[in-house]
Amino acid sequence: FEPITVGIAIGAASALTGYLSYKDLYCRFAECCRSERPLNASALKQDLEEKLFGQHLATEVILKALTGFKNNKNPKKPLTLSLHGWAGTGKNFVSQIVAENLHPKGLKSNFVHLFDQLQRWIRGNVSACAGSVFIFDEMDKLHPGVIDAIKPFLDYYEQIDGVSYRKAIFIFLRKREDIQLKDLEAVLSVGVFNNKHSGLWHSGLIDRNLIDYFIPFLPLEYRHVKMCVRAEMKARGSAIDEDVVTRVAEEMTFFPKDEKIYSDKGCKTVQSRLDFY
Ligand SMILES: Nc1ncnc2c1ncn2[C@@H]1O[C@H](COP(=O)(O)OP(=O)(O)OP(=O)(O)O)[C@@H](O)[C@H]1O
Repeated sequence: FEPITVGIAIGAASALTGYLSYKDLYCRFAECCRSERPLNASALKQDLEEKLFGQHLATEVILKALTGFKNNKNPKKPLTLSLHGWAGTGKNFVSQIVAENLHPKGLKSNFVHLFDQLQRWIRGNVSACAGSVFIFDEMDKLHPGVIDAIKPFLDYYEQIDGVSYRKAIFIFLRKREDIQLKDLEAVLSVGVFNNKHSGLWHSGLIDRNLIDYFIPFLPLEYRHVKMCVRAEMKARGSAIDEDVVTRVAEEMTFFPKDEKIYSDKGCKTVQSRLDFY
């Protein structure tokens, strides 16, 4: 909508209704920043319960954290959530659900920002020169979101979207002591956030209570993978074929090697696998 069109529409509508404020009407046509808009907690609850599988802990903590935060008219600090857990277990997915419940346009909203510039910048540099060296100063002051954003580049991946990061060098500088391999390991693994030897603890982020909630994402089981396949079929408008559901789920790899309980990649490759059926 152009401002003039919106203006005319609002003028006409105001004349008709008489009692709606200019802002109320304007916001029906254009996206408004309405930080004070109350959160519809039951809608969020329903969304999480219906769409997010196998993550009862995350559902509970996220619901509590968000309702508490939005009910506080005068918060002393921003809300910081640290989501951690295996690949494909719903961390990005839940961020989207949260975003949509705060700003209806979700990731497309002007008020939701996906922090991916740093990733793009690293990708650009490594594409130009595989042996690029990146030096991160003052690691101790970095928000874990930044660590999270670069984490995939430090992992054992052959390629990410066609770019190999294996020849790049990442150097992390910290004020007090040199970062050790075990610190990095701690950042990359799960459930170590309350461990005083972890990198995040040493970075002062936990010590200074900058992270409000550490939200663990549990590995997904075979039955959760099946739920993801069904949800994806439904989203594509196809009928649920239990035969295909089982076949897709059985194509996934599970750990531990003998017991085969948890899916290695959560639900991550379900969508692409489903393309073959
Ligand atoms: N717990 C879940 N419940 C429902 N769907 C899920 C769940 N986990 C993953 N999915 C599905 O798999 C897709 C990929 O998951 P998502 O990107 O959220 O994983 P992630 O935890 O952010 O992984 P990574 O750490 O590798 O980025 C989601 O878009 C969603 O469709």
